[in-house]
Amino acid sequence: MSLQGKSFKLSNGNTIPAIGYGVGTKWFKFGQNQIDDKVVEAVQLAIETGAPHIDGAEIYNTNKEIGQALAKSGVKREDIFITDKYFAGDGSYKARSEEVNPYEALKADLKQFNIDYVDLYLIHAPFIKKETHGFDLVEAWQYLEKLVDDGFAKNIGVSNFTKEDLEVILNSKPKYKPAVNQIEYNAYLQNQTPGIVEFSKSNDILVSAYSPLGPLLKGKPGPIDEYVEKLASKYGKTESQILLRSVLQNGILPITTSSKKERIQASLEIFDFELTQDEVNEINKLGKQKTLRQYWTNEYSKYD
Ligand SMILES: NC(=O)C1=CN([C@@H]2O[C@H](COP(=O)(O)OP(=O)(O)OC[C@H]3O[C@@H](n4cnc5c(N)ncnc54)[C@H](OP(=O)(O)O)[C@@H]3O)[C@@H](O)[C@H]2O)C=CC1
Ligand SMILES: O=C1Nc2ccccc2C1=O
Repeated sequence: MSLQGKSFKLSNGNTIPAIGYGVGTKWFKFGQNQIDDKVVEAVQLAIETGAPHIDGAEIYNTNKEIGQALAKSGVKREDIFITDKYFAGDGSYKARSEEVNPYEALKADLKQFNIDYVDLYLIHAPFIKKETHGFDLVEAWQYLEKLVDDGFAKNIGVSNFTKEDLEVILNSKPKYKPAVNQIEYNAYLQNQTPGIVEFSKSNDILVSAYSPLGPLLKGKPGPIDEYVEKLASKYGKTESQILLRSVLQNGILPITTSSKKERIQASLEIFDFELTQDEVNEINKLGKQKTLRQYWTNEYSKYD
C-alpha cells in the first residue's frame, strides 16, 4: 500500500502505477456505439506520452477505443496497467450492466479491449441487491475472485464503496480482499463517505482518487487557491501538479485525464519533487473549509 517511486504496492504484493489516465468523464460515450476517433487519439497520445495506467469502465463505452489506442501505440500489453469496472448501476438499483454478472461482463469487455486480461477489475458502485441483480454484493465479489483464479483479472477491487459496504465483503471471509477502493477525493472532499479513507487504509485497501483536480476546475474561488499558487511557484510546478502531488503524499493514487499533451506530460512529472509534511497538512486543513462533490450526488450528498 505504500508509495514506492512511481508505484504503489498493493496488499497482495502486486504493484500499480501511481498515476492513472481516465477514459470516463469527458470521454464518456454511453449509448453511442461507433468508435470515437477522438478518444482513440487521446488515449494513444496518453500512452505515447508515457501514461502507464489507463482507467476504463464498461459504462464509459470507451473500451474499444482503449484497445485500439494500445494497439496503435505499439506499447507492449504488459507495459500498460489497465483498469476496468463492472457497471453495477446507481442507487436506484435500476440501471445495471448489460451482462448477467461481473464474470460475464469482464469477458465481454475483454473482447472490446481485444486483450486477454485486465490488471484491475472494480465493482463500479456498491448498489447491488439480489432482487435487482440476481446476486448480492458478496456473490458479486465471488465472481471477481473467480476472474482472478481464471486469469482474467490480475487484481480486484471496488469503487464508491462506503465503510459498511467494505465491511460486508471483509466480513464474508473473502478468498481475496479488495486491493483498491476508487472514490471521489480531493482537498475539498477528503472523505466521499464518513471515515472511508481511514477505514480503507487501515484494511490495507489502496484508495484511488478520481476528480483530483476538482478544486482547480470547479472549486475556485476557494480556501486553498492562494496556498497552492504559492507552492506552485516555490517548486516551479503547476497548480495541478501540486494538487496531484498532495493526493499522492496522502497515500492516495490520483486518476486524472486531459486531451492536451502538455497537461498529460505534467501529470506524469509529479515524482521529482516532494511537498513537506507541513505543506500537505496545510492543504488538507484549508481544504476542509469547503465541500465540492461532483459525482454520485444522489447517493452521497446527504453526507455534506
Ligand atoms: N469510479 C467513478 O465513479 C468515477 C471514476 N472517474 C474516473 O476518473 C477519471 C478522471 O476524472 P476527472 O473528474 O475527469 O478528473 P480531474 O479532476 O483530473 O479532471 C480532469 C479534467 O481537468 C482538465 N485538466 C487537466 N489538467 C488541467 C490543468 N492543468 N488545468 C486545467 N484543467 C485541466 C481536463 O481537461 P483538458 O482536456 O482541457 O485538459 C479534464 O477535463 C475519469 O476519466 C474516470 O476514469 C471519474 C468519475 C467517477
Ligand atoms: O467517469 C465517470 N463519470 C461518471 C458519471 C456518473 C457516475 C459515474 C461516473 C464515472 O465513473
